[in-house]
Amino acid sequence: MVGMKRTRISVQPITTTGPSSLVMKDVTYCVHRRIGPWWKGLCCRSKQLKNVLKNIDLHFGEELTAILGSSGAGKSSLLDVISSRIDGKLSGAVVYNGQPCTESNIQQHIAYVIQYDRLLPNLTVRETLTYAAYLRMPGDSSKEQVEEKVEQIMHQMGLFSVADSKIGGSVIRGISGGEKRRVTIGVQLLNDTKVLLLDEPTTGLDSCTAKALMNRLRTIAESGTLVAVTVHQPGSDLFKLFHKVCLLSDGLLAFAGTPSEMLKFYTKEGYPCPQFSNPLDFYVDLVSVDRRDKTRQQNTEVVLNRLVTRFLSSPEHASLHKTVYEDNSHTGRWNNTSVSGPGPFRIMATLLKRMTVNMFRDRSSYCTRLFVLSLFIPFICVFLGRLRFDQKSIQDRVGLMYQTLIVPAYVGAFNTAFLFPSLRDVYFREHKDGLYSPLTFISAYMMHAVPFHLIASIIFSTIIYWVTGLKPTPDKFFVYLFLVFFLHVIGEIMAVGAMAVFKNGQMAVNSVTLILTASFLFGSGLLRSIDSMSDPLEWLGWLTIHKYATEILVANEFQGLQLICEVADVHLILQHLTSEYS
Ligand SMILES: Nc1ncnc2c1ncn2[C@@H]1O[C@H](COP(=O)(O)OP(=O)(O)OP(=O)(O)O)[C@@H](O)[C@H]1O
Repeated sequence: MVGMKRTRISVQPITTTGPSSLVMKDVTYCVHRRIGPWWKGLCCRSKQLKNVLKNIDLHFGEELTAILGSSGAGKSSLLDVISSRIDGKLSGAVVYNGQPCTESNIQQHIAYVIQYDRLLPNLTVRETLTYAAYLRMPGDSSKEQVEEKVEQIMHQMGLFSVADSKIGGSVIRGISGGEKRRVTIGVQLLNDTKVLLLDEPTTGLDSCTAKALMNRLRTIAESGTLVAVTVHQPGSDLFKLFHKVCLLSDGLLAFAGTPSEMLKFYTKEGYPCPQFSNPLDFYVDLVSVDRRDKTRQQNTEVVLNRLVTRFLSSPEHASLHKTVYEDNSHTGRWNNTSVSGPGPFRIMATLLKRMTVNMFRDRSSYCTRLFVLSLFIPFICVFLGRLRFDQKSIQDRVGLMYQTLIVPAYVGAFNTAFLFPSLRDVYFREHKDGLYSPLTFISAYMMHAVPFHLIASIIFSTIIYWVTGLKPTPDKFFVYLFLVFFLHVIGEIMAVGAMAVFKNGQMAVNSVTLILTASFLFGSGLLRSIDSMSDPLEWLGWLTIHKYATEILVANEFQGLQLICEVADVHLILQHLTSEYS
């Protein structure tokens, strides 16, 4: 299960008898952590093994289960293990309806709502759900079926009043935080999930909105779905909403059962919840390890270990153990009917349409794509004016080539830094859900951007070429236009690649700027003669795009160019040569 590459092509439904259940049997999850300052590098930093989850037995039924614990207790890791999004070592088993969890049944039955809402800011709620439905529902779903499903989800999540409002983001004002959370959950419910995992769904919500959201989740659970939520700081009014609670601390299971069983258990152990205290908060605090100093850590660890041992010998644990290891109520088997996910054409068309609509909704986005390159036109034209045909105009022509080789590529990269991150965030979520591959995403992204590159390149090339007066033949103009377009696209592709490597957009743009500058310096030969460079730099030049782009540009303009050299110019050249070689 570790480090699996997941792309949904087709899934097999499971046939079961009785209500669904998911059990974790003796699950231990370890990760390696690098200790020490980052500058020591990967090889010199010591590796530390951390047991994130330790021998966890748990049972989830068709109910609302809260996974509670302080920060670092292992709550998110527990959901990661269930949904197979782990990068450490796992032992034990996760079993769904009597069958071990595999890639296909995880994707078919388990939906994971991550902590952050990664939605496209310019789409409406209805559009967000519709595009998600096309990516998630079976490939043969008709338009009517998709629309019906979207209506059903909006009804279920109470989103009708904002159906045609924009999602919004940091710049555009959109729907509220609670509504965004509901859209994110709605997206995950589109493929009739049987297991819904939510990581901190109430983070950032006020207590009233958090309670309303939990109420909805409880209703979903009661309609036959396993719902597990991690909660960091549960409000007291949530206590009655949870069917079950699991208390985690330091990777250990400190309690699992109903909320009233939890009160009873800890009261019996000598920790009754004080009057007017929130029991969930109180018990999360009780089992937390306080790491502020060594003494506090030791004292709190003693309390935790004692309570864990007591829980292991309690009737509550005996009942849990029985459910986990003796639950034979399911005879789930994979049947032979396979439900196909959407085909590659449908996925590509949906991604392309979604990106294009998202861009057209935001004037600054498409203006950036269309006109930023054009902003350089007046500078270049005013600076160079009309090119002459004398000796000195060679330098002007070289200057224009410099601008042509540098500007489109840089603008392509900067556009990406501005427009790509929100799309990338959505991609990260959907790729983890196994909806499509990186190649599909990048192809759709480039396909939606290329027409804009072409228009921007045509505007730039046409004005620059004919105003400055480069060689006035159509074939030469088209070569120039092609180069501008090519470099503009290359800048964007490089920035997309850098953003795949560096999560930080600034870092990505900096690295592309550096690479493009190096490519121009070593490859073009416009700022330093290639013959005067050392061999390694010259070889490096062969690897750059700018070497070939410059050669094409130089040949395009200078081949057969007639310049009129005045006598004074010839004198100057002779003078220069005489002083150089005397
Ligand atoms: N892949 C990983 N690499 C390194 N450490 C990890 C990894 N996954 C989890 N951990 C560590 O395991 C511990 C539990 O992490 P986890 O995210 O599950 O905690 P949490 O209870 O969800 O905390 P929070 O409420 O703050 O999100 C943390 O100390 C975390 O640093």
